[in-house]
Order: sequence, then structure tokens, then C-alpha cells
Amino acid sequence: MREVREAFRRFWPLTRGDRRWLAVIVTCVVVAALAETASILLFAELTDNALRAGSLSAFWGPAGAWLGVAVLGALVGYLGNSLATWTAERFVLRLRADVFGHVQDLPPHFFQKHRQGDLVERLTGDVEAIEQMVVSGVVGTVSAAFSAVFYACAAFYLRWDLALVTFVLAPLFLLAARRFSGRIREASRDERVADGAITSVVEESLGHVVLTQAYNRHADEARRLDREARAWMRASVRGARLSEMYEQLVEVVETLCVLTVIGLGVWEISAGRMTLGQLLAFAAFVGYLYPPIRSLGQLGLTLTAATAGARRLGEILDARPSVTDPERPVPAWPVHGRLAFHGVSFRYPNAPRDSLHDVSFTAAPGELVLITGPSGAGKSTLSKLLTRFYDPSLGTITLDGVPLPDLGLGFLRENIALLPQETLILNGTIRENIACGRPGASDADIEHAARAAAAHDFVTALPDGYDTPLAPGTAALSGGQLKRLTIARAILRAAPVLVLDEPTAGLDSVAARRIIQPLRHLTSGRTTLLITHDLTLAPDADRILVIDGGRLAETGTHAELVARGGTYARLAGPSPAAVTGADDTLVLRL
Ligand SMILES: Nc1ncnc2c1ncn2[C@@H]1O[C@H](COP(=O)(O)OP(=O)(O)OP(=O)(O)O)[C@@H](O)[C@H]1O
Repeated sequence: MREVREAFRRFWPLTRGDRRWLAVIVTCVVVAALAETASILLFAELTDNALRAGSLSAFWGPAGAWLGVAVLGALVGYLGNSLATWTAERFVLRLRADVFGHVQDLPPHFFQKHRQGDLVERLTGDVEAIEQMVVSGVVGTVSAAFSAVFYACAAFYLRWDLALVTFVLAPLFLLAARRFSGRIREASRDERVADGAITSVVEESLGHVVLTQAYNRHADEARRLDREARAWMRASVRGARLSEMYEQLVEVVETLCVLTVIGLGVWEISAGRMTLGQLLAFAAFVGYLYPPIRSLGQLGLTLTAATAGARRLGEILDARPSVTDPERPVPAWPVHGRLAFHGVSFRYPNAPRDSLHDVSFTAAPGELVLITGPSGAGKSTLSKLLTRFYDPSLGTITLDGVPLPDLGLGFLRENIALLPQETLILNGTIRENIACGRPGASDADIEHAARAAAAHDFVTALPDGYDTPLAPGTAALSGGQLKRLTIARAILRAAPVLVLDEPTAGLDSVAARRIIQPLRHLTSGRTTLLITHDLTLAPDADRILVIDGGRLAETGTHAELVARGGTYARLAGPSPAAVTGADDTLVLRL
């Protein structure tokens, strides 16, 4: 029960804005229950006055009233149910948007900890489970409670002593619900977890289908899916079996109650203390009374099942973004692009040691600073700090002298553009993929950026040109071509500071050479941090920083560092031809 209360406290505020509709729905529900009650009383009147007496004149009055009540009941029933669905869906919409928005702000390590499929399940199945509790649950509870009260009052009005007997039996329903609720909740939680695991396996399998085929891993993948699918099947069958058991048990209890009433009624009629009309109406009330009582018990089960979803969603909502917008951000200004790291150290959450240690350097506006070093040295971590995926554990990073945490996140990311290591392609056309660098960019701007990125020619050679649809993992274009599209996207963004993380990674030497020119175009006139193992651009760089073991090991120009004969000279290799770097990454030298 405590969990239900907590879930309510957390999710009820999301009904704000729709509460008056909830009030209308509840009113409709109450009127519908009243109409139902009235129609049963009219049925009793008809039985006693018209049916048993065989009097047609006594028929018309109650018949007309019954029809009127039925039409009213149908109208409010329709209105209430339609409104309830609409409100419930709006709640789902809002909750999903909330969780989705929150997830988008979470730091990279959150996504390393949670499998994608599991997150998908939380954003779909769990969101719906909570709606079942918060909106449909509330409407259902109110509706069942009012109906039960009305039918109970009517039953008391007809025969209080018989009604009392009926109510004595009512706790049997609640007992049955209580017995089953814990086990049903467990089964429901297992089912959700298994659902998430299946989605994850399918997604991951589709993601690395090439690996599966190349390494003949079909059987392993099938086994993985089979394991999760069996866990899901077990949980789902167990859940269904428990619900069915509960249903059937309740049926038997209900039959027992109705038979008790009829038995007592027969006794009363035989003693002349009750009319047949009264008994039929009474039996009808009892018949009508049990479903709401039953659904109150059932609602208990829905609620407990939904708490499983609430807990899973709560885990996401409780995860905090690693950085937040300042309360009073420094007002925007035309950024020049002066960057400075002052004694920056950083340790990833839960990591045993620092990934960066006491790093200090500056980059003047328009400078090209190349950052290199062995694999795992901390180069990409620098880019994550610059774009504020994380804040340093020690030290500060400034842009034009202003510490990054004092800037609005939106402003910061408008001015510091990241070209990440992975070639990120969105589902959409080539035009849309480039345009996401600057939403609202004109076709001419997009084409201009594509030309600068040496992408225009191959794009226009495609049958659909800029309207060619792309999808993540698309095979229609080569890795180098896709990279050039992302460079076009970064060119379009026109940010004064650029962070390029391994722009030539994953490209062969020919493809890598092809993007050098677009890269030069992209970096000219902007403060650029070029993180790379590929030293093709090294002679162009104003300065080279060598990171080793999280520390700034060397700094200088290409010529200076080669002459020094340290880590850089080792990384750059002895020959001017293409050689293999310290970590087996292809290193190119001019
Ligand atoms: N999310 C994380 N949690 C914990 N440690 C991490 C995380 N990401 C990176 N690290 C660690 O931080 C160190 C620096 O990683 P980083 O990715 O910055 O290296 P890099 O120099 O960019 O390597 P590469 O050249 O291979 O891309 C590594 O030791 C890595 O294991």
C-alpha cells in the first residue's frame, strides 16, 4: 500500500490540467450508476404491478420512465467513457514526454548501465501501467465505489435484513484479492523485466547482424532470445494463471452469495413477507452489487501490478543529469572562442581513478590545437568536459574567460560544436541530416555546407539527391561519404569552437585523405580541438598537445615535438609513409 501511495504522490501531479475532466467523468459515472439503480427499482415495480397483475395500464408509466432512464444512462455512459479514454491517453502522452525529456538529459554512463531495450520497455509498457493506476485506476475506483454504495442503499431500502446477510459475505471478495495481490505483482514485475530483455536482445541482434552472419553466431543469438523469451513466457503464464484463478474463485464466491439470497428470499416469499418483484429486484441488486465490489478487489491487483512499473520508471526519473543549467546564466555574447583549461582533473562516476589529471592549456580564437596520445589516454574525455556532458572534478574550463557552468547549456552547445567519433546518422533524408546542424537552414545554406564538405557531388549523383532517405546503419553510402555529411552538418552549425573527435576513425587511408580538405575548410577561422591518432593534419596545427595517462605530457608544434624525440615522436613514427601507431591505429603522415 505504501508503494501505491508513493507512486501516486509521484505521478498524480501529472493530471494537473485534466482534473476538471476527471470531475466530469466521475459525475457521469455517478449519474450512470444512479440511472442503473433507478432502472432496477422500476423493474421491480413493473414485475409487481404490471406483470403479476397482468395490467397493461400499469405498464406504460414505469416502462416510459425506464426507457428515459436507460437513454440518460446511455448518454452519460458514452460521454464518461469517451472522456475517460481521452484523459487517460493525454496522461500517457504527458508522462512519456516527461520521462523521455528527462532521459535525454542523462549522462553517457547512464546509457552504459541500462540496456536500450529495457529503457524502451520502460517508456512504453511501464508508462501505460502507471496510467492504469493513476487515471483509469482513479476513475474505476470512484465508479465502483459509487455503484456499490447505490446498489447497497437500494438493497437496504428493499430489505435491510437480507441486505445485511449479503454484506456479511462481501469481505470474502476482499480476502480473495488480498491472497492473490502479492503474487500477481511479482509475476507482473517479472513479465516487464523479461519484456525489456527481449526488446534488448532483438535490438542488439539487429544492430550487429553483420557480426552474427560473419561469425556464424546465429545459434548463439537464437539461444539468447530463447532464454529471454522463455523467462517472459514463464512470467506471463504465471500471471495469467494467477489472474484466472482469482477470477474463478470470485465466480464461486459470487454464486454462493446469490444462492444464499435466493434461498432466504424463497423462505420469505413462502412466509408471505416478500413479493416476487421485490425478490427479483433484490437479486438483481445483489447481482449488480458484486461486480463493483469485485472490481474494487481487482483494482487492488491492478494497482499493485502498476507499482512494479512505477518503481522501474522511478529509477529513471531519480537518475540525475550530471550537469544542470545555471539558475542565472551569463547573458549571451558574440563568442570569440578563447578556450582555457585550468588544472582540470576528472574521474568518471564510480571509476577507480582519474581519467584526466591536472590538465591546463589554452586555445586562442581561430587556433587549431591537435590533441593526440595513446588509446585510453583521456582525449575523448576532454571533449566530454568541453561540451559539458560532465563537469571536471577539479579545476575549471572557460570560454572567453567565463567558466562553462555559468553558461546556459543551450548557449554553450550552440557555440561549441562537437563532431563525435561515431558517425551519427538520423532517420531522414540527406537534407534533414545536414540541416539538423542548424534547424531552419535554407536549402542554399545546406548545399553550401555540403560543397564545403566535398559531399555535394556524390549527393547530387544519387537518383534522389538531397532527398535520398538515410537510416542509422545505412549501407547506401560509404563510411567516408557519411562522415562528409556529418562534417557538412558541423559546417552548417557555424559554431566558433569546434571539437572534432577522431574524424578519420574507421576510414581507410584513401577515404581519410578525402575528408582532409573538408576538415581544413571546417576548421578555418574557428578555435578547433582536433582529437586524433591520425597525424595527417599535424603540420597544419598551431599546437599539438600529447595526453598520456590522463596528463598533459608534451606540448609544441609538430616540428618541435618530433625534434624532442618523446611520446609524440614515437606516435608520429619514424617514416614519412603511413605507419602503424602505438595502439594499432593507422597513423598517416604528410
Ligand atoms: N563512462 C566511463 N566510465 C568510467 N571510465 C571511463 C568511461 N569512459 C572512459 N573511461 C576511462 O577513461 C579513460 C580515458 O578514456 P577516453 O575515452 O577519454 O580515452 P581516449 O584517449 O579518447 O581513448 P581512444 O583514443 O581509444 O578513444 C580510459 O581509461 C577509460 O577507460
